Amino acid sequence: MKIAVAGTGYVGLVTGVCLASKGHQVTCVDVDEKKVEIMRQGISPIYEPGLDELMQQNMLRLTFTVDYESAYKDAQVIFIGVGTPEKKDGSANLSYVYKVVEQIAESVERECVVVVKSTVPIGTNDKIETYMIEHLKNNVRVHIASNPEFLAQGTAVHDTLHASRIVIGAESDYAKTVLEKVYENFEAPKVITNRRSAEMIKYASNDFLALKISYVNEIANLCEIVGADIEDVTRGMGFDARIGDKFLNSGIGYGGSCFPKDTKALSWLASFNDNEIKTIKAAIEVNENQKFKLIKKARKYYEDFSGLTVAVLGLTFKPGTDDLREAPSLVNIPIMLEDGARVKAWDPVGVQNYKKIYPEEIEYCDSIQETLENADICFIFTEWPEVKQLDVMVYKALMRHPIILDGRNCYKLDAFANSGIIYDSIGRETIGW
Ligand SMILES: NC(=O)c1ccc[n+]([C@@H]2O[C@H](COP(=O)([O-])OP(=O)(O)OC[C@H]3O[C@@H](n4cnc5c(N)ncnc54)[C@H](O)[C@@H]3O)[C@@H](O)[C@H]2O)c1
Ligand SMILES: O=c1ccn([C@@H]2O[C@H](COP(=O)(O)OP(=O)(O)O[C@H]3O[C@H](CO)[C@@H](O)[C@H](O)[C@H]3O)[C@@H](O)[C@H]2O)c(=O)[nH]1
Repeated sequence: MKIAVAGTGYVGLVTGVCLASKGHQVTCVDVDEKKVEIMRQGISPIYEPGLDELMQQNMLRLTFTVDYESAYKDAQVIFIGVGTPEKKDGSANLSYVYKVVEQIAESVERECVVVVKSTVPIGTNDKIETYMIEHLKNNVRVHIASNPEFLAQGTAVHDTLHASRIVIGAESDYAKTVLEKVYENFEAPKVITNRRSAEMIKYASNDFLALKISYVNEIANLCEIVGADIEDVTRGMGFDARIGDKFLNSGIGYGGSCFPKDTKALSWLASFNDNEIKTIKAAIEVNENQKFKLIKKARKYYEDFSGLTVAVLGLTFKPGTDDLREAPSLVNIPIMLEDGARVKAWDPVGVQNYKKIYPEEIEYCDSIQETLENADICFIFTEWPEVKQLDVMVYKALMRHPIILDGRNCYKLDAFANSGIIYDSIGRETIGW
């Protein structure tokens, strides 16, 4: 089919490339000319494992452009995958989505389906339909459908090609039939429903996962107080199929481009409708506090960070991505810098983006070893495999004071027995103190 995709971020580009790999002819549209230029060379502007390779294999079916008019005018299907960031009041900013809708309304010349893949508040698809009817330049039928995306960064290509489910929210048979055709070569359970339910499935799923993490983090905090071990506790919980063994990792809270904003957006939507979604409000509050958990712990060892050399391992919000959105490092490093610490940091892919925020203030290191050298304390913010695989005696050998504050529980406690290292993690006994 002839498909256009608006937005070439994590969702848009991965969707476009995966659809091309299934035989569709795809035109990816972005407003960022530099990005478009890079993509035309078969290079992904974002770090996402496997994406470059899949792009290169399918370049004959992929076009990249800033010329939205030519991309939308005769497309059978137009996916909208632009950002819906958080506004100051917590609600979703739909201005990027509406800009695309406006561009589609002035461009389309044939009957087509406009598919909203961006995460949008319940009722948005209906509003887009009304806007479309009022603003279409040409006398053609445009169907609006919701098709929320569930990929996670770092595994986006795999999650798209092997989706847990494909949710299609549509009111017209035409839209349903076209979307079923788009996804006919994807093996995944299909949930066909109305648009409002599809929009809600996305928020309800993300917010449930955020709630699960905040719940585990609260249990972890209590484990520390009462002498239980969160790793054993979650292992014991996970055998119950009703609970499941995934998403039970305690840490310094969830970050990323989705959970923080999608919890706030649903909470905002509830209160806008004179309703209160108490569980999600609690998840948000717990997460806000959890982000500062390690910094608070550090005060046990040092009154403040002035004059100290602080080693930071991991800058991104999770491993497998160079994305910094809502990364815990972003709220913790400023505190260290304000105190007057010398901050040395390592991250395998996040440094380039970090330099845009802190070009001078941080010493970026090429290796974990270089980062740890002469450090007085080490913070682990991201569980990169390189960190998890490290022999813990390297901390002892290189640091001036081997104190590790691990926000992602990267190591087993046994590894620190009689090591002379202070190891303070989340929801577990502190070793060496
Ligand atoms: N990132 C994820 O893991 C993920 C997963 C599922 C759903 N989502 C949702 O998908 C949406 C997109 O998220 P993202 O992380 O891919 O965003 P992103 O910020 O990575 O990318 C958005 C892209 O849209 C482009 N853009 C802006 N206006 C445009 C226009 N008028 N025409 C064409 N392109 C335009 C931007 O230049 C940018 O390249 C959001 O609603 C998000 O909540 C994201
Ligand atoms: O047990 C866990 C699992 C995750 N996290 C944290 O939660 C955040 C988000 O992680 P993850 O869900 O793996 O990454 P995202 O790429 O943000 O993906 C989420 O957000 C996307 C955007 O909506 C959805 O499509 C995905 O299904 C959903 O997993 C990260 O900070 C993780 O460190 C934990 O603290 N404990």
